[in-house]
Amino acid sequence: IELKSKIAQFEFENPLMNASGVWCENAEKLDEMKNSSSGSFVTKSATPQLREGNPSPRYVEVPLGSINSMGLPNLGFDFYLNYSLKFQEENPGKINFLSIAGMSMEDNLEMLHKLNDSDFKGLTELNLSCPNVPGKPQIGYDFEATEKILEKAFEFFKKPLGVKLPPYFDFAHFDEMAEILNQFPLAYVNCINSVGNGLYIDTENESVVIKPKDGFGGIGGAYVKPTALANVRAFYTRLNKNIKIIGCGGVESGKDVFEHLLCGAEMVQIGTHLARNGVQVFDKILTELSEIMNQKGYNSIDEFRGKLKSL
Ligand SMILES: O=C(O)c1[nH]c(=O)[nH]c(=O)c1I
Repeated sequence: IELKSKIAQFEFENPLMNASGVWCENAEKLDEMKNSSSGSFVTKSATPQLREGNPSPRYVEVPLGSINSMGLPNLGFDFYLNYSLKFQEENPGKINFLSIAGMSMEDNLEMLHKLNDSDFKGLTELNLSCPNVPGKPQIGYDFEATEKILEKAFEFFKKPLGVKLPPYFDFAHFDEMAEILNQFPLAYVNCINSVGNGLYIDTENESVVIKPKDGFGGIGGAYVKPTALANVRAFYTRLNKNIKIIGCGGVESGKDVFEHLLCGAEMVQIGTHLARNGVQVFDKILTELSEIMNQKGYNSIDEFRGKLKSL
C-alpha cells in the first residue's frame, strides 16, 4: 500500500517524523533519526548561538505523557545548518526540516537570511510556540507579532517555510490565525506544540517535578491528543489547500496517526512517545497504520486524508 506524503516540491515515503526537540538536538540523535524508518526528520529549534537552556530536571515523563521546560537548549544555528548540508550531500534527493526559534525578530530574520543564502534545500520550520523561555511570550499567541514576522520573512525568504503553532482553544482564535496565515505562501502549518505551562505534582514529595519556572512546563503525550486533533482539523478546514498541515500531539500508535490523517494532516510527528521508546517506534507505528489501512481496504492515504465525517 501507498504511504506517500507531499509538502512543497517534496515527496516523503511515509508521513512519520520526529517532533522538533525530540531525538534531534545533537549529531548522535540526528544520525539515529536519519537512519530510522521515519519519512523525514526535523532538527531541534535553533538560536543563532549555542544555548545551555534551563536547569535540570527539565524534562520528565509522567503516566499520560511528559512535562518539559527545556529552555531552548541547542548547539546553535550553524551546527544544524551544517548537519543538514552534509545530510543532503550524502543522501542526494533527500532533505530534512530545520527548525529555528530566535529569541527576537532580529534573531529569526538573521537565521532566515543565512538559510536563504545557503545551499540548504530542505524545509524551514519557524517555531512560533516555545513556551519555556522565561520572560518571552509565545509569538503564536500574539497575532500582530505573528503577522509582522511573516511579513518581514516573506520580503526575502524564497525557500519552503512552515510555522510551528501553539494550541488554540477558541474558534475566534482559529479564525483570526487562519486569516493571517492565509495571507502568506506558507508550505505548511504544524499543529501543535506542547500545551504550555501545565503543572505535574509528585504527591509523595508534595512537590513539582521540574526545576524551572516553579514546575510549570509544556505538556505532551496522550494528554494533548484531543487538542492536537482539533487544531489540525481547525486549520485544515480554514487554510487554503496549498498550505499543508503537519499533525503533532499524542501519537503513540497507528490508530493515532490514522486520526491525525483523517483530520487532514499531511505528515504526522511523534514527540513524547519517541522520547520514551526510541526510533523503533517508527517501525511499530508504520506496521500498525498499514494494518488499519488493509483492514479498511485503503490502498493510499489520499483515499481518507481529511475525510473526517461530521454527524
Ligand atoms: O523548552 C524548549 O526548548 C521547548 N519546549 C517545547 O515544549 N516546545 C518548544 O518549542 C521548545 I523551543
